[in-house]
Amino acid sequence: MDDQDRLQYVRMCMKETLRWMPTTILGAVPHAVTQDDIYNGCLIPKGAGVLNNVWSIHMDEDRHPEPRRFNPERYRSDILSLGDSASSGDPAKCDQFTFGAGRRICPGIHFAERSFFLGILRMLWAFNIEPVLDEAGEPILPDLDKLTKGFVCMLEEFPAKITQRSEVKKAMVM
Ligand code: HEM
Repeated sequence: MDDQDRLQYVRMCMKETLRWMPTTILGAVPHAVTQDDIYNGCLIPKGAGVLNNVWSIHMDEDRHPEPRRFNPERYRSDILSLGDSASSGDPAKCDQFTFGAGRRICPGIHFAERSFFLGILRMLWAFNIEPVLDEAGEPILPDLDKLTKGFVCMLEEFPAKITQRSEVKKAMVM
């Protein structure tokens, strides 16, 4: 983790992955309001259930132009940790909402960030990850809008070719 500040592109990929494919697509945990509330002129009555629609926030063209394009450059100048971004107090600037928001935000966010960052780093260090080619030699790419169903989702399974980057690394991994 000491190298984190020098690995900004990995941090950008991590944040863009969380934005582009928010596994907790509808906030994972439903909530209810404890008293009547008025939001944008609409009454939300006491007891009403509310969901954090993470997908629509992350796919909002105004926040993220061309939202279905995986583009880590969106986070080029973002050096905040996930936790710092979430607690910055300005939802318009918050990097992503995959861990929720507000008082009940996921308390595992710091642990998850470090694990995710290390996981990406180790995979990039050890493996080449490429598309599988079809009979005509064309890459078989996943359909970016084919997601698994449910409250927690991800891309449907797709083929990929994963090989060790070198014999030395192979010996260390195996
Ligand atoms: C990529 C990994 C993770 C994701 C995407 C994630 C996402 C979430 C989300 C969306 C919520 C609901 C937040 C809300 O109600 O607004 C939540 C709650 C929670 N998460 Fe995570 N989480 C992750 C990892 C972890 C880890 C590693 C831990 C513990 C070490 C953890 C512990 C919890 C707990 C205890 C809650 C309930 C908090 C409460 O209701 O006050 N999570 N998480």
